[in-house]
Amino acid sequence: MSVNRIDTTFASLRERGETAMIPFITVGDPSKEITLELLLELEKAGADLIELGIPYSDPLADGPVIERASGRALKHQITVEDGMKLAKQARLAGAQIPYVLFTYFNPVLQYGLERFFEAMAAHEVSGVIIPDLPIEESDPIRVIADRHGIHLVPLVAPTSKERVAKIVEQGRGFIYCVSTLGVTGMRDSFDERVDRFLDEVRGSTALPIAVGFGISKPEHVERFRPHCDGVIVGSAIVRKVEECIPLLQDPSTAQDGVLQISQFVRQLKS
Ligand SMILES: O=P(O)(O)OC[C@@H](O)[C@@H](O)c1c[nH]c2ccccc12
Repeated sequence: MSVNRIDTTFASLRERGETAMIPFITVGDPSKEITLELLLELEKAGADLIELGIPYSDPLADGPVIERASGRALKHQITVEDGMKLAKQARLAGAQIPYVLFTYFNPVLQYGLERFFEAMAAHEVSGVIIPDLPIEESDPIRVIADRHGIHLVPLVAPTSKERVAKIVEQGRGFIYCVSTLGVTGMRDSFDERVDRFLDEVRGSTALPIAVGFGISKPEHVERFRPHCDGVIVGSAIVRKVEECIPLLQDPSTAQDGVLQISQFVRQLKS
């Protein structure tokens, strides 16, 4: 089986002493065409890995910004398969960075477990994050994912406590550390308890760790850099997309909109 792009990406970042910039975008927000453009432009702007969020009508932890994006995307009835197809299209257009699909468990189950991971491999999507899949129930899914060379990336939160060791031990690709409790979205500040949590997780695994939830500015990235191998930025980017919708919806200005969003990612990366 070929090597997974997530592993090679983090390995070369580590060699260069860089922190991974991981944008999250909602597939189909505001259209599939724009998602494809964003995949290509965010990579040029310095994204090291992209999380492709599949819109879902009944999400657990999504804050208002991501919820509105899901609402816009669901008008196009976006499915897990659409996410994979866009990833493949970007790949055929020259994209090199890994993609991680972000989806709740039900759409995966509906699609069929074996069929899902087979399709993920065929579309060259490197990993999946399933926030409502508890570690205690994840073994059978991980067995299938492993067989297809797909990483099932786990989430850990400051409340995971004694479960952290078990979660980390079963981790693949990287560990997604949730910075603070509550829903996704922009936060102004973080207290140093987050750092202790990150250092603990980092000390317990050889896998890279990435931190997400509330990161929205270059200062935040700078702040977390010593404590992690990657930062995930969702709501702040999705909000930029939202602000740019008037531009994105007019074919004569769509490219300007895409560039504004990628410019924001460039600032976060540098
Ligand atoms: O939006 P934020 O605060 O930048 O956080 C990333 C987050 O949006 C993304 O990873 C995500 C979207 N929906 C989720 C549900 C659970 C955990 C994580 C997520």
